[in-house]
Amino acid sequence: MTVILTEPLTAAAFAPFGDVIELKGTPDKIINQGLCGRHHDLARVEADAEGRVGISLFDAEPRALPYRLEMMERHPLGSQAFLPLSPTSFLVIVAADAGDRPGKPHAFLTAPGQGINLFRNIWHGVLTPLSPPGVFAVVDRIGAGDNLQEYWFDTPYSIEASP
Ligand SMILES: NC(=O)N[C@@H](O)C(=O)O
Ligand code: NI
Repeated sequence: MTVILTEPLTAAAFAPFGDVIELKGTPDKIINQGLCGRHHDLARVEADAEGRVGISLFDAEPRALPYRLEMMERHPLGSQAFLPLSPTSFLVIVAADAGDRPGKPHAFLTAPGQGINLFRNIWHGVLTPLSPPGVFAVVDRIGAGDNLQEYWFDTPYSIEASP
């Protein structure tokens, strides 16, 4: 198996694939009589005209490193955001398109509290928590039609922690 080493999630490194959702140093606006900071418009949420955007909860089983990556998927009709409901780190695997299949994957480790938004039609691994509880709010496209394309690798990758 080809080994992919994890790397820390940063907005710059993730920019081709999506948005990193996290508190900024300074809020965009102070609201609620000065008792709340609004960190505004952190992600580009997309859906086709026939769909709509909805919020779901995912309760996912934690995985462990080294992680066997057998499949990646993408959603041609909309974006998909994952917001952890607990301050845990999770694994975010993404890849550029290489002709209707994923190119070489990147494996990002989030910092506790970071969330992500995958742009529409970006190849990614499924939600992969690394510790319990694996409960996430998910903001993605709801509607009829086929919004899931999977690609199963002939030879899995092994996602491993950087030394
Ligand atoms: N299938 C589904 O709803 N979840 C995946 O899209 C995922 O990225 O986890
Ligand atoms: Ni997905």
